[in-house]
Amino acid sequence: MKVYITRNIPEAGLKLLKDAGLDIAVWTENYHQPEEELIKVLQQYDAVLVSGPVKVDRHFLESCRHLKIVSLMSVGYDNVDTEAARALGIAVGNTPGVLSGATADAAFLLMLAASRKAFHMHKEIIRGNWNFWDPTANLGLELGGRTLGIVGLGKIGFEMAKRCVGAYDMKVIYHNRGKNEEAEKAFGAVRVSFDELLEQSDVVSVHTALTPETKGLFNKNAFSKMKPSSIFINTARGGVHNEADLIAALESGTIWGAGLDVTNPEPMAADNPLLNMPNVAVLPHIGSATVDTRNAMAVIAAKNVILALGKRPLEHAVVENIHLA
Ligand SMILES: NC(=O)C1=CN([C@@H]2O[C@H](COP(=O)(O)OP(=O)(O)OC[C@H]3O[C@@H](n4cnc5c(N)ncnc54)[C@H](OP(=O)(O)O)[C@@H]3O)[C@@H](O)[C@H]2O)C=CC1
Ligand SMILES: O=CC(=O)O
Repeated sequence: MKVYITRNIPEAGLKLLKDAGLDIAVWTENYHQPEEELIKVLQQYDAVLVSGPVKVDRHFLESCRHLKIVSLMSVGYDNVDTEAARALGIAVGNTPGVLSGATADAAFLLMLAASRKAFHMHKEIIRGNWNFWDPTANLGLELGGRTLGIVGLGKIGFEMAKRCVGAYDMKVIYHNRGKNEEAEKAFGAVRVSFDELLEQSDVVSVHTALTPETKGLFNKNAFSKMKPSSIFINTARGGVHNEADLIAALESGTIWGAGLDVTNPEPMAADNPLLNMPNVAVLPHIGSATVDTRNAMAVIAAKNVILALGKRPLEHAVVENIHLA
């Protein structure tokens, strides 16, 4: 059986695939393989391990009819047409849970960095602008006792709440479609409407998947309901916020600051105005990028491939394997 990997993955995952006797090939160029070329290559493969922003749409899936599984090395699967995969009998796996702590760390880091203008200060030192200690300059916001509003309180949102309650005794409110009883019990989190969350939060942190419902959720209207002293954090997907509206909200003082690990498009252009705003911190989609987490993700993604090709249920399935033994 042959497995294609769309970008190099940690050795822990590669070893599992090799030990299972699978014939593997890895795209190692430092640019993403063009889609049509990838589709052509995949004619020869039984499984693809997707580590990177590959658009797995209906055309892709219909063109790769030998595929038994698309194994994502990510928890998000907004890049996959899951309906088409289900209809075509192609399993889809992902890697939830193991990356929650690392991604919440990135959200927490961005919250702090935005609140103290840390990335901007760093750039100012490099520019030679550290002149004197000024009691009225470079002032940030404190987080102690403030209200954290989480949109999409699932696994990563839970870890973010844990950090904010533990470090700053923040009050947690959240907006989900259903109740998160575990978070209500652990943090006294209170479920509120989307508008209530916008109006009451000092920090709004987005942890929902990108879906047709959440696409562009943070637009001019949403930002206009937030406090002028509030900070917007997005480590979920860039498509959840409208970038032009976010820039306008920051420029007009509608909101105070922002921290982004995800943008739309990615990569963000180097001349994006957000990169020159003192109260904004941007990271290049590195939420899960720690050694331990990436090892764990590679292991799950490899296991999902092995399980699917062995006609067994996946460890984590977005679309279950229909070829079960
Ligand atoms: N920056 C990075 O590197 C990373 C980014 N991510 C992103 O984070 C996302 C979340 O991951 P994870 O926490 O593991 O996922 P979970 O499924 O555990 O949590 C997502 C939460 O979003 C809620 N939700 C879904 N739809 C809506 C909606 N329309 N309105 C409000 N809430 C909604 C769900 O609750 P309910 O169903 O009750 O609404 C759920 O609690 C991923 O989908 C991915 O896009 C993930 C990993 C790394
Ligand atoms: O963005 C990363 C993911 O795991 O989803």
